[in-house]
Amino acid sequence: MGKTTAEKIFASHLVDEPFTGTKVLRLDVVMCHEITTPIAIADLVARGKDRVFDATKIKAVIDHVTPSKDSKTATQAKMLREWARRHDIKDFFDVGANGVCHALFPEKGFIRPGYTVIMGDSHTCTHGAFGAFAAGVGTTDLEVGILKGVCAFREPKTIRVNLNGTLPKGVYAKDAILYVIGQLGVNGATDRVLEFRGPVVDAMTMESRMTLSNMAIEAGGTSGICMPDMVTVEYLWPFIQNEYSSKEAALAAFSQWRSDDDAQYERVLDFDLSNLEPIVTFGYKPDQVKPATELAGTAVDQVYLGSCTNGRLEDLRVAAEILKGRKIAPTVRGILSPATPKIYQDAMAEGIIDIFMEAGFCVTNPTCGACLGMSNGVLAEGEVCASTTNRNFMGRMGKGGMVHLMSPATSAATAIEGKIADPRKYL
Ligand SMILES: CC(C)[C@H](C(=O)O)[C@@H](O)C(=O)O
Ligand code: SF4
Repeated sequence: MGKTTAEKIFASHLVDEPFTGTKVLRLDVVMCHEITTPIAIADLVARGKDRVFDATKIKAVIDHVTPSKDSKTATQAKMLREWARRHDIKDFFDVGANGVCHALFPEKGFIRPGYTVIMGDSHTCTHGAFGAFAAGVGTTDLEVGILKGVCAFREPKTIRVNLNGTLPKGVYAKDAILYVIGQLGVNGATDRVLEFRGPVVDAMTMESRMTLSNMAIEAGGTSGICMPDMVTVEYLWPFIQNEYSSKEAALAAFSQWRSDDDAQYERVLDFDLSNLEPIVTFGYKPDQVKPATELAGTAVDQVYLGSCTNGRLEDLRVAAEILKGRKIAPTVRGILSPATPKIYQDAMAEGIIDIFMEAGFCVTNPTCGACLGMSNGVLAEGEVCASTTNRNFMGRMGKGGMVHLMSPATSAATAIEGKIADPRKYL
């Protein structure tokens, strides 16, 4: 019987099965940020176990609130910084070199097909876009991962999601994943792996695949996996060209991690996206979705473009195409946070930053900041934000604030009108 990608990764990384169904896996990458890792560090220090299993496999970044906004966040940053120095963690990214973890680490080439990846962050599922098993974990698992380079999982069953057809103009990966979450529900994939397949995914860039995988957790999914292919090889080529004689050789090696044709799935879902419209959330759960046309006219106070979901160069490009030569509504605050310094620089080189600024946007440094309501764009009570992020929970971007999730294109159109708007008329 064939195996899924997740089953192949579990089989190849298995070091122990202490109880039936509980599998201890060897880890290829342990990623760390300044919100959750300092708690693990403090506990390891208190237990007299201030060690790391392999400094080259640990990647750390200060990204959630950076530059620090107060004493608390400065202390969190300091703890991570000192720990990284103490253990000679070379892949540590501090102010000036830092960006949102799930955008920065893939951009640095740290993720490869077949890898096991953990982080004390729920959107670690993003890295499944490379054909990896990547999962968010709690503090205890993170501590064990840092110390021993292993993590215990119950082997998840896989739900295969076939995205068929082709995405129409003005409709993007974000609309596709919001639609899928709307169909599955916020618990529809709990403790399951979501495997994204089909012609829509095959045609996507790595950036778009990361947008898909990023939101697997919003349907409860442990990881959101895409099949490694030539798109994956091309993205990683600058980092792997010394390891393989040709791109074809890399593709052959990566292909071992693709699910077999006769793999067994718990469920197979088929969605034809050829007639999909731009999608927007309307409530406090990411499965509460409607076509943008139905919510058109809903006034917003702020438009936020950024985050690990949609703060990448292709996102900025799409929004800039709409904003070019236009001004955002006077009633709206537009905030752009390019997700990494490289994205920021590339966007500057392409004139995208100018377009945003001329339209009336404020451009912040790369950080999570506003996405989780901590800095650089926190909402006031009763305010409404159109956002390219992944969570619309009550108060997510500020106490008493409301968030509508949408694509970069829809948010750009919304910024122009000051009300939720269909981006297709601007394309
Ligand atoms: C701070 C961190 C633990 C959190 C997460 O795990 O997702 C954050 O990234 C978020 O998106 O809410
Ligand atoms: S950008 Fe938002 S969702 Fe992504 S890791 Fe940061 S806080 Fe979490």
